[in-house]
Amino acid sequence: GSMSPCPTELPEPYGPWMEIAHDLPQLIANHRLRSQVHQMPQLSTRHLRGREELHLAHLVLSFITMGYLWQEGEEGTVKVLPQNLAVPFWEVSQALGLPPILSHTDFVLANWRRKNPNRPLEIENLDTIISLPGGDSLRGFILVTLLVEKAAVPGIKAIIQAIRAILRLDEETLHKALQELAEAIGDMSKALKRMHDYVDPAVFYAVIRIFLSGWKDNPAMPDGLIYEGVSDEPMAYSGGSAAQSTILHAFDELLGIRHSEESTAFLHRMRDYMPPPHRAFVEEIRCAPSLKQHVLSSGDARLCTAFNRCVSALADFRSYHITIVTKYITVAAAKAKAGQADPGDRAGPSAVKPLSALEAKGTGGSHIFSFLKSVRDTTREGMISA
Ligand code: HEM
Repeated sequence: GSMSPCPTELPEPYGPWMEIAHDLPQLIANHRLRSQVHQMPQLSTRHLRGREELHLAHLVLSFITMGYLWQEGEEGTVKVLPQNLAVPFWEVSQALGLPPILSHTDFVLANWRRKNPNRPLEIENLDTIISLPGGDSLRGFILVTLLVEKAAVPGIKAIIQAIRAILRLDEETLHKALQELAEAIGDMSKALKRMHDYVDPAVFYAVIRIFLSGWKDNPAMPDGLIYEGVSDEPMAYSGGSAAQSTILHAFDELLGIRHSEESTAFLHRMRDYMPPPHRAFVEEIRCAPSLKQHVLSSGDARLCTAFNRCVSALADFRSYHITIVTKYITVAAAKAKAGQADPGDRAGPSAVKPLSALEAKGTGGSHIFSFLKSVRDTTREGMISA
């Protein structure tokens, strides 16, 4: 159920949260979000029922938190998240087994609705539930990522089919499952291409990116964040990223891809930002009998070809992702420096300046590309040689 439609409003007692959450871009642009949060009553989380309402509450509180922290840009951060926000956010996070920060689950998986419930899951019929500055580009970034997840769904089903087929020594079903997996990964690359149509690189770089930043290894918040009323010690959490999506973790485990020690350390840390059932799913695939061993020892050329098609499609997806990251971060950064980009025109009023400190150490740095390329290359090395 990683993509089930969820309620889009919380029960009545949470009106004060919803009112702020629905007005975030405006409140941030006017520099009024922090004062609004300070006036918010401290609400108990006991009226939240079931995982769906908890996920919606996590989504709402995580967006308010990111807006609160980054309202004044990277140079105007705060050290303390006020109690009336920190305590309920902490409680909801504990209940869900999620970290108290915006994650991929909040940003994408729990943050969509159909405009017309009778019409299909296509981008024209989709909208976000909660927003941040960045206007149409922000909406496009979230919804295109959702479409990549949607394209992956037949691949996730194929994983389950494949593991069952291995256990039953059913080579016919296994072959079919691998073909479906390769096709799903190809469809994910096609979905990823739509980023170009819906997301302006200048807006992504100068406006959207900062609101996804976390407070771990971030020079803009070197000490982390104190969750007032929870602990006197600051805590450090990474920001939101599709590296936290279950999809590629699941594919890597099924296909037996082995990344470098350093890349694996980062990717495994990202699993702590998944909902526990997703984390458990990845772990189950890891513990299942090895697909690669099975294909190798079967000596079946058709299975080998189908297996390699999956690995190759996954490496291609990662290559295309690097192209996207280059456009949306490296090229956008160069243009911003050269003063060619004017995101203000496209995104509406924005409080946020380009990210100098984060650029040096965070998501803009060259180590990002050595990481992404290493992960892509170790993927391709997972092919079975003839
Ligand atoms: C404008 C669009 C995008 C940008 C700028 C972008 C940027 C990045 C960056 C900088 C990283 C490095 C790790 C980190 O900082 O967290 C990363 C990792 C990753 N991204 Fe994206 N990303 C984009 C879209 C997507 C989409 C739509 C997906 C698929 C759902 C995706 C999947 C991943 C994955 C799986 C990783 C981990 C590395 C890997 O397994 O290959 N990204 N991305």
